[in-house]
Amino acid sequence: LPWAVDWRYKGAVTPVKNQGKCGSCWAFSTVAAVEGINQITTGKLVSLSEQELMDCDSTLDHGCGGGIMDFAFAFIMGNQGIHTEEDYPYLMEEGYCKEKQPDARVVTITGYEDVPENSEISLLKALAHQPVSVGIAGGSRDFQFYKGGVFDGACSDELDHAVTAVGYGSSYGQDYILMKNSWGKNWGEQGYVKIKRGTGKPEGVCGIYTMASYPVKN
Ligand SMILES: CC(C)C[C@@H](CO)NC(=O)[C@H](CC(C)C)NC(=O)[C@H](CC(C)C)NC(=O)OCc1ccccc1
Repeated sequence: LPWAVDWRYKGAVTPVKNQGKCGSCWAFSTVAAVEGINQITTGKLVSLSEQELMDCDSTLDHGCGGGIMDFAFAFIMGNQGIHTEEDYPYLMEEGYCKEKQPDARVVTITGYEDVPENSEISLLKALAHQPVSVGIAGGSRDFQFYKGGVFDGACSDELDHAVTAVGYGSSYGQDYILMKNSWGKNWGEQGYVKIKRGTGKPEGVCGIYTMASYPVKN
């Protein structure tokens, strides 16, 4: 396993986005992971559409009411791809599903995998290959008002938010996993949060080892 990983340096991460007053973190986490594997496999970094997931993946997922990244990965597979952000921009509220434009560009995936639960090494192994969608108990005040540094809790007591792991490393001797959030650039460290790893907690700080998964693109 590499000592440190940061997919931003590999050009696999788009600028930090902002979900606004809408519980669409699941869509931002799904899209960030697909943007990552797409850049890794094609060499092109393309910002993709959270709004298409909000509007069109409305059976299992619930727009601003929340969703699950695995359900969204499955939708993208069934939908034969996901549009670019440019072709299907974010509106911060659920809308009608726009029909597929004939000449529109779409990015496809061929599958998705769940990271084995409660296993830090499994998340790091997956992360060494690509950005990974991660569920997190991010509803606490400590997390909401995080300003920087390596976060070690206090967390909310259940998974209620979703972020995207884009790297891992050490800072002043503190080992961390680097998460891209979707609360704008002014939150945390330019929109990112470093979550402490190596704590010995099986579920990880804020449960980050509980519900992690990533898209597959063959
Ligand atoms: C207040 C929320 C709507 C805010 C948003 C983030 O903006 N949270 C979410 O979207 C979170 C993300 C999840 C990774 C924990 N998702 C949720 O809270 C979803 C929402 C329902 C409607 C699908 N529920 C949910 O995750 O329930 C637990 C569960 C896990 C695995 C399979 C089934 C059920």
